[in-house]
Amino acid sequence: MTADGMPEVDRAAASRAAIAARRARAEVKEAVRTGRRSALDVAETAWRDPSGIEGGMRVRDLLTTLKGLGPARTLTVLDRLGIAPVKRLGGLGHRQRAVLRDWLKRRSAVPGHGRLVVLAGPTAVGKGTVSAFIRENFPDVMLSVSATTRRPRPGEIDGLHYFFVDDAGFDRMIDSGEFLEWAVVHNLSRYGTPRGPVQEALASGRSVLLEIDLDGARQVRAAMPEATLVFLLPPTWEELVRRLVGRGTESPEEQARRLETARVELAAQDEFDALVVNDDVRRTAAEVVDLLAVPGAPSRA
Ligand SMILES: Nc1ncnc2c1ncn2[C@@H]1O[C@H](COP(=O)(O)OP(=O)(O)OP(=O)(O)O)[C@@H](O)[C@H]1O
Ligand SMILES: Nc1nc2c(ncn2[C@@H]2O[C@H](COP(=O)(O)O)[C@@H](O)[C@H]2O)c(=O)[nH]1
Repeated sequence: MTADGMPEVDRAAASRAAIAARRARAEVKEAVRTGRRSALDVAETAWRDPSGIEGGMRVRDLLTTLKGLGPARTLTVLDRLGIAPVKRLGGLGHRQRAVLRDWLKRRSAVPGHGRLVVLAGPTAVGKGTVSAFIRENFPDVMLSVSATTRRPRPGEIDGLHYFFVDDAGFDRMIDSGEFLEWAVVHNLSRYGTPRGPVQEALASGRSVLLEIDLDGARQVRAAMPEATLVFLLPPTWEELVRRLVGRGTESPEEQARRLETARVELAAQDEFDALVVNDDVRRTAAEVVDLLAVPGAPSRA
């Protein structure tokens, strides 16, 4: 027994574990300092597993590894963000995570690199309508074209609206790692974002818009934490139903299935960086384009 009543063996094990955790946290900081990992990636890892190594890091220690942020400036930034200096990443609340994520994203925006914005939201909220408006009015934005196993609707063009592929073709794309993300949507068809065009556009300075479902948005967050996730909301639930029924492209059974998914998606809106109510297509598109920081587009900030 030691003086504090702890068995000698337990105390030695606890001390070894503490030393190992300190060392692992120092390695994480070194990875951020040398650019092998981004601070945002460390924070997102901590929030996925708050009891892991990253979750145990103090926010202050993470920020001081960033270029140009000494201990004094770090305290000023934390004060501005409303985060106490003693806080650990894993112990941050939802609001604090959101402000820190936003701050890290803005800081890490690479000059000359485009921004990636993910547009998600329940069925018939108007994602396609808003995306089409952006395609027509903001040609600097690259709209990713997804692959899908769904059949084309009348008027849909292969390569413009979707790449329409059969199940075997979709399987091949999965196997060859072509997708940034993919998901089964509405329990029915598979949809996926081809990775190559997105990465090429971003590297060449173009901003990219993905219009995908909740599952896909979560995958993009994990793979590219610098992406901004936007959730489109209907003005009311009744208006959402009106838009779905009024569109008239689904059978009553399919409409019911989509509305079921819509309830699940609406419940996940807090996971997103920005919520935009689609009451007016032009205004909504302007708000999304604002987040894409397209050169030449009027900023409302
Ligand atoms: N701001 C708006 N005001 C009124 N109607 C709208 C608005 N935005 C879209 N709509 C209408 O709502 C219907 C659904 O829009 P859209 O097909 O773009 O939804 P979506 O979110 O892409 O749906 P899905 O996820 O099912 O593909 C369309 O008939 C469209 O014209
Ligand atoms: N995870 C992904 N979801 C996608 C992708 N492309 C589209 N979608 C979503 O599918 C539904 C249904 O679309 P519809 O054209 O059949 O009406 C819609 O909510 C889209 O957001 C994708 O590449 N990945």
